[in-house]
Amino acid sequence: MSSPDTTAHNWLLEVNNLTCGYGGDAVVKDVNFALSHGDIGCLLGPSGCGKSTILRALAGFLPLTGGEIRLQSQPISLPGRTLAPEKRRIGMVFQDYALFPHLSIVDNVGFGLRGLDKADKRHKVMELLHVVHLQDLADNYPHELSGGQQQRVALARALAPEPTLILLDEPFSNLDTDLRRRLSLDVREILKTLGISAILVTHDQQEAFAMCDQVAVLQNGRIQQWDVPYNLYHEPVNRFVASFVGQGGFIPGKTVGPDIIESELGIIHGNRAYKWPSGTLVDVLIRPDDIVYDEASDLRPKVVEKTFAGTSTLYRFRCSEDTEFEALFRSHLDFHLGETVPVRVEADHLIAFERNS
Ligand SMILES: Nc1ncnc2c1ncn2[C@@H]1O[C@H](COP(=O)(O)OP(=O)(O)OP(=O)(O)O)[C@@H](O)[C@H]1O
Repeated sequence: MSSPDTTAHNWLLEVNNLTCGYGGDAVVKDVNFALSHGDIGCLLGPSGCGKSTILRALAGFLPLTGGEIRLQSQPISLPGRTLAPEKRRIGMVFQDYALFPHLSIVDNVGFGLRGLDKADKRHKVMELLHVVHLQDLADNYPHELSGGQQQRVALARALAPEPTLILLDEPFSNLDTDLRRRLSLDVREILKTLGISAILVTHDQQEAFAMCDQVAVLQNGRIQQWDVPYNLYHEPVNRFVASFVGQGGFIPGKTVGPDIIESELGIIHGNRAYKWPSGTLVDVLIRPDDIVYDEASDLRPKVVEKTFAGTSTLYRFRCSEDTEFEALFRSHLDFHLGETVPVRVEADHLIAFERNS
C-alpha cells in the first residue's frame, strides 16, 4: 500500500491506521492518508469498499476501534473517544441535498448560523449565495430549484458555519452526466476560492480526477493507493488500481531486460526498470491511448469490437486468443469489424506485473 509520510508537515487532516466497522466487524482496516490545507481529497472505489464508512468516522458518527483521526493536529477520534459531530467544525453535503422544504433558500443556508442578528445573518447568507451564484433565488423554496441549484444551496449551507473541512458524500449522483461534470468543476472552484479543504466520496473516477488533488483508491476497506490522479493512471501500484482506474487491459509478455518487454505487440520499452530476471512472464498494462495508428507498422491486429463515441472511436483489437487490447482513435480513422489495421505501441509508461502475482 502506498501512504503518505505524515511526519514533519502541517497537515489539516491526518488519518492514521484508521480501523472501524459495525457490530464488531472491521469494515475499514488500517487506513492512512493525510490532507494539506486547501486540498480536495477523494475516496474512490467500488460499491461496498468502505468509502461512506470512512466518511462517517471523519464526521464523528462512527467510533474507531483502532487508529486515530486528527484535525489541525488535534485528535478528534480515538478508540473510546469520539468528539461529537457538532464540535468538529466539519460540514457535510449529502447526495439527496437534505434541504428543509418549508424554509426559503436564505433560511436553509442560515439555519446553522448562531449568534448573529437577523441583518448580519442575511448579509452573510447573501454573500455565500453570491459565491454559489444563487443570489437571485434567495427567497425561493427548494422545490422551485433544479437539482443542481439545490445542491449548490446544500454546499452554501455547509459552508455557512465556516467549517475547517467539508465532507461531500456522492453529492452529484442524482444529477445527469453533463450537470455533474459542470457542477463538480464549479464546486472545486468555490472550495479553492474560499481555501476550504474537502473530502469527496464517489465511485465516478472522472469526477474524482476532475475535482480532486489527491485520490485514495479503496478495495475491501483498505487503501490501495493514495496519490495524485496522474500517478494513479500512469503509475498504478497494483493490478487492482490499474484495472479500476482508467480503461485498458493486460496482455501477456516476457522480460528481455529490466525495462524491456517482449510481447505480441512487439518490443515495448519502458521508463522504469523492473527487478525481475530476463525471461520472467509478466502481464503488461495497455491503455487505449498507448496505441497509435501507423501505416508503416507490420503489426496488424484485427478489429473485433468497435464503439463509436462521436469525436473518437474505441476499438478492440485481437492479435491472438491471448492478446487483445483496446485503442482510442479519432473517429475519422474508420475501420470495420474484421479489418486488419496497422498499429504500434507508443507508451510513455511501462506498467507490468509478474504473471500470477
Ligand atoms: N450500518 C451498517 N451496519 C452494518 N454494516 C454496514 C452498515 N453500513 C455499511 N455496512 C457494510 O459496510 C461495508 C462498507 O459499506 P460502505 O457504505 O462504507 O461502502 P461504500 O464504499 O460507501 O459503498 P457505496 O458506494 O455502495 O455507497 C459494506 O459491506 C456494507 O454492507
